[in-house]
Amino acid sequence: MHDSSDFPFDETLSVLKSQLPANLQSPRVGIICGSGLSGLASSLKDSVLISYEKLPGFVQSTVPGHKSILAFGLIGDVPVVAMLGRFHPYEGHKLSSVVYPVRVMARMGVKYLIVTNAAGALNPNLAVGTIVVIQDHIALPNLTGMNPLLGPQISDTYSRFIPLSDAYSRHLRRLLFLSAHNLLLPSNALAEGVYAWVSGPTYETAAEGRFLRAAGADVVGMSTVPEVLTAREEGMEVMVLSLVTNMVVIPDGYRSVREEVEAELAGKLTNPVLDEVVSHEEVLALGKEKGDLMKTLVEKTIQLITA
Ligand SMILES: O=P(O)(O)O[C@@H]1C[C@H](O)[C@@H](CO)O1
Ligand code: HPA
Repeated sequence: MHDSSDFPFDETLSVLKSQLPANLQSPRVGIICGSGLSGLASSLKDSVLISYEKLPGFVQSTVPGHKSILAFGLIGDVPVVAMLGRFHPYEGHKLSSVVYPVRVMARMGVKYLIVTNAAGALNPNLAVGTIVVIQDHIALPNLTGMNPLLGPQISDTYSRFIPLSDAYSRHLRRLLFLSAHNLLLPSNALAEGVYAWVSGPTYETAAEGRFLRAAGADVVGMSTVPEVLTAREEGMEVMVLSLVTNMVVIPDGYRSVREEVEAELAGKLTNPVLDEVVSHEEVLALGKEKGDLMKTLVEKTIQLITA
């Protein structure tokens, strides 16, 4: 649970003010780059990069594929701020630290937050490489008491109870699909779905994958929901894009090891079991492959927001 010392807003904002030119001091759009997706901010115009080390209240990202840099710049004429590297609770960071950058963005004037992540597909109809536009989430950690909004409210202007039925902005999702149409993307490049948040750092067992699928989730990942809840408390409109980097292995049943051994002892041949395992390297490789597409979509959508 947080207390006010977790949020040194005045100090952070004063460092940012001292480093940024006037045209970048009030970004309208915030972007959070998921694993391997920091290239999203590679074509910002007039960019200014500030290392998290210099920012009071910011921790460091320790995960490969996440830098620890806040990037400011223009997309078209729109001033944006992008987190090149996010924080996850599994790194040992407090939830208040995980969401602190979102609170700073809000205090700089950000109205729209675009959150990206790498995720495993639970829905067998989703192919690796698909970008899933998130329409809802299932957050087992929230339901069991791991929620970044637990604790004293940090502003009198916030509602104590935040509805989440409208957490994922229909307006932004419409702009995203319009951008995809304008870019002539094939319809299977994008899908819509539900994100399941798990704490990680372990990937799911097959049984956990089946459980989350049965509960209605299409993809699963280890981030994003804390930032979304905070952005909603701060009054931002939010869109989330998940890049499917791997299929979560959820076979319907297990092949019995006992039967396999008994068959072998009886001299019968059995087919070898092919154990598929996911790795973070695979996740990062997909980010590299699809990062440009994600970047183009995000850029086009941002230009439509303020058109
Ligand atoms: O920060 P994101 O959600 O993009 O990173 C995903 C989830 C884990 O941090 C990591 C697992 O490979 O990638
Ligand atoms: N599970 C959880 N998080 C992930 C996965 C996954 O399969 N892939 C990328 N992030």
